[in-house]
Amino acid sequence: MAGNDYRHVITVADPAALAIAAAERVLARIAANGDRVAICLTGGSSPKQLYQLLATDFYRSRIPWQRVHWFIGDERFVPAGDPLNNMSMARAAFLDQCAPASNIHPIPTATADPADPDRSAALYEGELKSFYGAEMLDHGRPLFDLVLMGVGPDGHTASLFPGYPALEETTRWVVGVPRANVEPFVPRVTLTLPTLASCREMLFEVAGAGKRAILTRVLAGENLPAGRAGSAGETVWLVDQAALPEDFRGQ
Ligand SMILES: O=C1O[C@H](COP(=O)(O)O)[C@@H](O)[C@H](O)[C@H]1O
Repeated sequence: MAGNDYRHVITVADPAALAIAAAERVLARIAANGDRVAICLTGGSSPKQLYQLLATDFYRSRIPWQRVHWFIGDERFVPAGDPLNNMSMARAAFLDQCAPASNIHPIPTATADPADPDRSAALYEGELKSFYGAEMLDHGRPLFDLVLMGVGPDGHTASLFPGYPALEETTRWVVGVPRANVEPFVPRVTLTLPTLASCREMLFEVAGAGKRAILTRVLAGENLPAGRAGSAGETVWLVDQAALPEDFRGQ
């Protein structure tokens, strides 16, 4: 298949177990880097349980919040605070209770021209480059320790939609995306495949029977954005029983 490795599909019982497994991987990635840690979050419904878990005393007390920085892999082009805003969901679920404000790195959507996701993309690219300390990504020194990802019903991941030019971008780190053709039908800003790949681990979370059809296609190697996304390091698919394709049952 294009970007991912079948052998890294990890099966768990249900969404609760998936959130615990993901939280343990977050902790492991933080522990593996004794210095400044960069985690790229995802939006949508899939990571919400994980985010809420990270705010519980059990996990909250195990995270060295001062040295962990939180980014977002894509944003719906709506103002901060809008229920559709990805980073606002993560903030409400755990970041605002746990992380120093200066360690939270949202994609700015309230720019001078609110109808211009390209401007937001350029600003966020500048912020990523400043955090990374270089204009060029170096494979030996990943931008992120961990990138969280989800899969949409059409096989999109982050805001990389099938057939959209953003999917083919190889130079820019972040790009604006015109109105999405799946819900919510708003423009987006997204990190590009090479930027997302610059990580020690990319972790997909996929749960529920509603995801089984698209996951079957992605893991069968169909040319879909989620199948093209992968880490320069490790790529892991955390999948619950309901979402697990037939071919993977009993393995
Ligand atoms: O719109 C988006 O959708 C994908 C998948 O979301 P989910 O609700 O099916 O988990 C998400 O990964 C992305 O961040 C978001 O902007």
